[in-house]
Amino acid sequence: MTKKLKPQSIVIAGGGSTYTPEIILMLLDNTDTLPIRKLKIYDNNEERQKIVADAVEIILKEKAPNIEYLATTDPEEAFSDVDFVMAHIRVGLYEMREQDEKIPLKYGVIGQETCGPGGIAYGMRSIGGVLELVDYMEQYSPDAWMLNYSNPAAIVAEATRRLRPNAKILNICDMPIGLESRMAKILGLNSRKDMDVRYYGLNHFGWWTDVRDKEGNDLMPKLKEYISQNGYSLEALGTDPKENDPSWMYTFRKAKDVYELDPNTLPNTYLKYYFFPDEAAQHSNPNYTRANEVIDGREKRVFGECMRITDMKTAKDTNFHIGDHASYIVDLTRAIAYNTHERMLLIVPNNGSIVNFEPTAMVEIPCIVGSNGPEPLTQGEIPRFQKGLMEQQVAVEKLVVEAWIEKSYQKLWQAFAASKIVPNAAVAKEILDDMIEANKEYWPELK
Ligand SMILES: NC(=O)c1ccc[n+]([C@@H]2O[C@H](COP(=O)([O-])OP(=O)(O)OC[C@H]3O[C@@H](n4cnc5c(N)ncnc54)[C@H](O)[C@@H]3O)[C@@H](O)[C@H]2O)c1
Ligand SMILES: O=P(O)(O)OC[C@H]1O[C@H](O[C@H]2[C@H](O)[C@@H](O)[C@@H](O)O[C@@H]2CO)[C@H](O)[C@@H](O)[C@@H]1O
Ligand SMILES: [Mn+2]
Repeated sequence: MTKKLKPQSIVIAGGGSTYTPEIILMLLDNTDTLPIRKLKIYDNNEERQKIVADAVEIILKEKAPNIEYLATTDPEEAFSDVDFVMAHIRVGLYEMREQDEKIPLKYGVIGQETCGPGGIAYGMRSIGGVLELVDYMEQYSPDAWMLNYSNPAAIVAEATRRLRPNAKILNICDMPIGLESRMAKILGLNSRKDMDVRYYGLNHFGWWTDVRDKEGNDLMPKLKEYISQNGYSLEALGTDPKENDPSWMYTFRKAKDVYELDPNTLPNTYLKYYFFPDEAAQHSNPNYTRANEVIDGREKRVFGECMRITDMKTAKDTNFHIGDHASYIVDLTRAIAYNTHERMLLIVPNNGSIVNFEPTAMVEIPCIVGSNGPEPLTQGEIPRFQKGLMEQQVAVEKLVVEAWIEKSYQKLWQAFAASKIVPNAAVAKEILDDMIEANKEYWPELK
């Protein structure tokens, strides 16, 4: 007889996120393997969350009336009696993302959400916000787990390792699984879950070293042949989803050039910002960056659909897109709740998994996940090329966290100057000074 699964209570922190509806729909599609007793959404911006909350209420009434539902801005209500906190907050909203992207561009430097100066600025805002969520969870539901998508994941992960070392938090990213889905399509497989991978790196800064099917057959040669011609673009197969914005299509294609640097591995797309920073900056419009594209695209689409559901008082014909981003966090929840021992990529302390790399670095590697958390899988020694790049980048991430803790201008300047994306220390200082001004409301005051 199959064992009855214990129903879970889940709070989504950052309830007003554009990703909340798809995660909820994915949860509702999976209640046979992940039953839910309570679902809450929490945000510190009541007005923004309400747009999503009203639609979610209708979705739940129609699809799962037995699940208790609450949308709140009160931390005690939100974090009490929960088994999982799914976090995806954006401290400073798109308004500040715009600054992260536009300030560096004034100096001819790429402005990006998680890479280079933009990522550092966002990190300095996110650390406090995520720590606050961890503290609420530990105060009101000390046995719960936090599964955290909030970016920049590398800096947030380092901050939680340093400042909340015993917290039950797992930091995750959808980029490798998004790319693995593309690999599956290139290979003609039904799903990324038909593959086993080896991968190592930092978040948004990693490489696949092995991709196999479930029989153990090596799939790397076919992938390499395709990626050397097309990057991760699926245009050649005619299967690239229409909803992809042009900037993402460019990024997927650009992986072809990143791949050429090390044809032994398959690269993460965001390495393009480190290897081709000038091209990326030249390709940007300083008056209309990715933040503007998201405001005019994803945010309009998701919030428009929420408002339509609320107006129509039904979600029966909803067209929300649900995909890898939602499936990954749901799989991770299930793995912890029911000890499934699924193999998943997570951002965890290295502790020797990459043998010749800093043990305290937060690295992204495959782990076996069960109810006592992740068991990282050893990736062995890495080559000099990747090791050198990762050492420089991990220094940046650690310096940002040290700067936040010590309120140190000097260390933050070092972080900007050490970033491979920033051309020199003088430009680093100019960008930093502008960033301090723009982030007054969010950063600690630096000495
Ligand atoms: N790790 C990944 O691979 C991955 C993938 C996609 C998105 N993300 C991240 O997910 C987050 C959400 O993205 P989005 O584009 O939907 O953003 P969004 O701005 O639409 O939503 C973020 C929500 O967080 C709320 N918020 C901000 N600070 C908060 C705080 N201190 N407490 C509670 N709520 C707070 C905001 O009010 C907003 O409603 C971002 O951090 C984004 O970078 C990560
Ligand atoms: O510019 P945004 O807000 O659309 O995306 C930034 C996020 O990009 C990554 O997610 C990608 C994913 O890698 C890609 O395969 C495709 O599915 O789109 C996603 C974004 O919509 C990344 O992992 C996140 O950390 C970024 O926040
Ligand atoms: Mn990511």
